[in-house]
Amino acid sequence: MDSKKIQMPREVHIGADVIDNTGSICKDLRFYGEVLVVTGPNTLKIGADKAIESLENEDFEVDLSKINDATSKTVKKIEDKLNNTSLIVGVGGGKVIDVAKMAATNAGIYFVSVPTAASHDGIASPLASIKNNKGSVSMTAQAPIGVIADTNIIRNAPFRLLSAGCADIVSNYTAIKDWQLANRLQNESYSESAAALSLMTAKLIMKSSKSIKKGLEESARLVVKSLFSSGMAISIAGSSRPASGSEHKFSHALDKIAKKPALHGEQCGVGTIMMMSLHGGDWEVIKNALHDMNAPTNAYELGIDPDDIIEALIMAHKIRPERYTILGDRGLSRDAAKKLAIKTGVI
Ligand SMILES: NC(=O)C1=CN([C@@H]2O[C@H](COP(=O)(O)OP(=O)(O)OC[C@H]3O[C@@H](n4cnc5c(N)ncnc54)[C@H](O)[C@@H]3O)[C@@H](O)[C@H]2O)C=CC1
Ligand SMILES: O=C(CO)COP(=O)(O)O
Ligand SMILES: [Zn+2]
Repeated sequence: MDSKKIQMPREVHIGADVIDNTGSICKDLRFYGEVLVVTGPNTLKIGADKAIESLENEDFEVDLSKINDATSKTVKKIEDKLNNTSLIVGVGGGKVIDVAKMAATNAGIYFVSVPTAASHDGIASPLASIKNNKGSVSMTAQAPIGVIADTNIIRNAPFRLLSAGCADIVSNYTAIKDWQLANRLQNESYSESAAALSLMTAKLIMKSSKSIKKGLEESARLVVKSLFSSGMAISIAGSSRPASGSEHKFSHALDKIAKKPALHGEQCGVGTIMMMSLHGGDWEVIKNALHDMNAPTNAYELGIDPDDIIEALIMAHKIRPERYTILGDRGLSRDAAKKLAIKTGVI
């Protein structure tokens, strides 16, 4: 059996106001000297300012970069800023975390993940979804050496972000079904442990769908821990297989087609409803749980044109074609796509 590398963060700090300990946490991780903080325009005041103050209080020399997208060009811009930098700290949503993660990986230095929203399961994963001319599926990167998840910041983020994170975890159901199908039909290697962790995480969120509420510390904590576990399943599998199947292909296709895509997790949630139906599973359970979490369940709630839903369903199998899913090699015909979207109430 060939050897396998499973990369996990060394420290994970979850709690109210932990962002104020960013400096001491980085010091305890044996870092010193120059640190680059990467954030977005919205998250500078929400979290990066506090992280910078904490780092400076521990005598770190801090530089700051604000980014607006997660393209390979932006990653390169961050890399070009690094000289004696020993550490990158990413403070923001999924795009910020991915750019900081990828830039640190390319530069061969460490990265600390400081999510300001529980909106995706890339918080602790060893992957980064960087947009290039081929699209924006995840690429291998380095898992963060540390994660600092401030539940005060996360619980006060727009609830839409928290429910998007829940939907991204619910998508594990069809991701695992696709993985099992690929294992049966193509003998693709399959990790029982990664799949069990991924499914356990999704079941936990489904079970709590009615109790996850805006502003609640315990809701923020539950979703952060679930996103972390989903990222660990990705680490154990060595790919996003446990968390990304046909429903993610649909979401990535929507990112290419829609004039104004919805949040990643929201699109994946709606994709899960339809792909669960294709798998012959109980798609209504998925739909009702997403509804309970205030996550979108149809095109209207996504703010996406119904025609774009159909086009994305028809295109989906072409996204990462080497990853076999229920969509098969030929994907859905236009009629089948329409029938599926109408049957599940997505259009
Ligand atoms: N690397 C990985 O394993 C994974 C990566 N992803 C990637 O993550 C991205 C999706 O992440 P999202 O966070 O949904 O999108 P995003 O990074 O675009 O953030 C969404 C919006 O929320 C704002 N925001 C963040 N925290 C906030 C707060 N506390 N208060 C107010 N606004 C706040 C951001 O400024 C942004 O405007 C996609 O690019 C997706 O491909 C998703 C899953 C896994
Ligand atoms: O979004 C992800 C897991 O939730 C990563 O998936 P991709 O590998 O399809 O980008
Ligand atoms: Zn995802």
